[in-house]
Amino acid sequence: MAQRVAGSDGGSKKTSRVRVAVRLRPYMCGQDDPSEQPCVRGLDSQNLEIINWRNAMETVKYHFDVFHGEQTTQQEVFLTSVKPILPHILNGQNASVFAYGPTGAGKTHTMLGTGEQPGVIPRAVREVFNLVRAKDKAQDDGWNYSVGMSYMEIYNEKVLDLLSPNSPDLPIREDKDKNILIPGLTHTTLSSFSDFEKLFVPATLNRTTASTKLNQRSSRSHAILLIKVVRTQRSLPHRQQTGKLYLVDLAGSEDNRRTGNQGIRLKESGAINLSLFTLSKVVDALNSGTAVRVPYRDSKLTRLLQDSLGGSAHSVMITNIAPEYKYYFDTFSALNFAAKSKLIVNKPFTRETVAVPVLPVKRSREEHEAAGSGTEPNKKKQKDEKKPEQDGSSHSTNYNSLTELSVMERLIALEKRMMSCQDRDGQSVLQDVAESRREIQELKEKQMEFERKALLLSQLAKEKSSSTEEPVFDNTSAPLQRKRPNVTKLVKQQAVVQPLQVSQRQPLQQLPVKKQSVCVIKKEKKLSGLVELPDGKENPKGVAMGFQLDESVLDQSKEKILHILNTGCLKDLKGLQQIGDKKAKLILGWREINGPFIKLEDLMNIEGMSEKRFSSFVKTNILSSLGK
Ligand SMILES: Nc1ncnc2c1ncn2[C@@H]1O[C@H](COP(=O)(O)OP(=O)(O)OP(=O)(O)O)[C@@H](O)[C@H]1O
Repeated sequence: MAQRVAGSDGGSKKTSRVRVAVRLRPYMCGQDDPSEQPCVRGLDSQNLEIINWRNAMETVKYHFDVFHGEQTTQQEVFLTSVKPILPHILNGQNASVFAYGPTGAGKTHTMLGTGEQPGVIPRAVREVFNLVRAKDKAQDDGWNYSVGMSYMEIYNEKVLDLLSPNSPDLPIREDKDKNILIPGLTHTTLSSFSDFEKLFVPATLNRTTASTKLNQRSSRSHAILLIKVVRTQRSLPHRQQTGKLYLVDLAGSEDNRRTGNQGIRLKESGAINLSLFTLSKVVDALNSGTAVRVPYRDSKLTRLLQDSLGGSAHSVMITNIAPEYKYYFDTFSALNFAAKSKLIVNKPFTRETVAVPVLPVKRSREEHEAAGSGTEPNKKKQKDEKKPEQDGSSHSTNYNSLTELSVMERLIALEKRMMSCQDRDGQSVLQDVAESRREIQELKEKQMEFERKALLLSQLAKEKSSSTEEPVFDNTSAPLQRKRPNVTKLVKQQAVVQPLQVSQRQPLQQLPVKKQSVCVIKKEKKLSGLVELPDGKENPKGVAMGFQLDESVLDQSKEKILHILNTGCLKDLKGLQQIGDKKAKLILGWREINGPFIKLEDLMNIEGMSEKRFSSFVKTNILSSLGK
């Protein structure tokens, strides 16, 4: 039976760094405005830069093992990034090549290619046969070689055999030598490249694909081709060595705001993003060289690749990116992932000011400053430059109308517009933002009108109330806008009263307004929804009269929290109750990998956010938002 033996490196446990290549695909015909400049460009064979979204006057530079520009051919990608690792599998070592990147950025093109432009997979398999033939011809080699293949996909965290389409979810096991095995997976011996083609082409059609907004034939699974080379010594003691090559076409990292995914697509997307997140953690751990535990077991993908990622394996990650602006945020996060996945020579986020000839979206000075990324001299320069804009053009009118909004609002609006208007130019982006701003303004006006009415009603109620009853606090000056200290004081004064319950004597109880705020209920009961006692029990003291929050108020508060979770920067997140620096960073990381939180409960996916903590988080933040 084949057994893994120490290689020339002594089978050491030392981790090998994953080589990271980045491939930029060309502009796709018919996409976007052909006059649009790319948001990313190569500088040389290892360096590239992308416009900094926080400050379009700057770029962020990255350094990788290899950068393949738009003109790079399939053959060049293969020769530079893949061919050098193939001889290792004839020596009983493992290797893996995987294509990573956003949906539609060219992973399948890189790995599979087309009839005219074959990709990494057919080229690598052909090369393996060439290497074996060369060894067979060599007189002094002393080994016999055999080549075999398996082909599978990981779909929704299930391992499915693409050579035997009706097979069930297959288990992943590990033998005593730490080799990863998949019992039940079809393994077929190949005697030539044409044998491979006959099996591979129809099996590829079994792969799960579907149309998303970004790619008509989007891969919904990770496709994994395993090529095994077993070599057996001709003479005694007939040693046998097995080298494995995994060629992986990963499903696209997805931002569901942009793919338009819903229902089953959304579920698939969750599984895809989870496994890619785990892959990023594994690659990080391997490259750091210091991680105590590499989290292979956290997803099927990494578990399967365990013996071919790290250890003595040779791994190459080809990160595919797209040049169009509509892919900007996906590209940015794919590059950050890729940069994390290797030792960075330059600082990954070093910002350098360069002249960017075409700036698709101009930003105001306030934005530059608020983003905190501009250098002082830049800030001053931008301040000076801004003046003419204020005087006139339609661009600047729209643009300056943004300045009343908070920085976050503006960034969110811009980001949303950049993402949603795939085929539109900068001017319409600005018009959209101005429209959003108008909408917000209208809402604010409605809110103010409502508050005026509430004030009036509150005054009437006060006049009516008996002279013996003193209100708990004066509600007349600023109804519904009480400052937080008042709320804190109130809660402190009434230690037995549960959060969100206030005294029945509060004048607000007489407001006949249901939707806006709180309404009195003349029943003792637990607050609805998430607002329950910290230990999950009913009110122990039996407070005579409680307040129950109107559902809509709760929903609004939750929406508000969700909005911050999905769009807030580090500072905004830290502004939430019970979110410190570490949690805020975890949230940002989660969001980057998985896209937005669909519901508040998704927060429990963050490390350290237990159910109890989550419940407490929601309660305090609802309280806090009501206090505001
Ligand atoms: N280097 C390239 N040269 C020419 N066309 C390319 C290149 N890269 C990608 N394309 C084309 O771009 C489109 C999307 O590419 P592809 O399907 O490979 O993306 P993907 O990253 O695999 O997407 P998904 O994750 O959704 O499966 C395809 O039509 C493909 O032919």
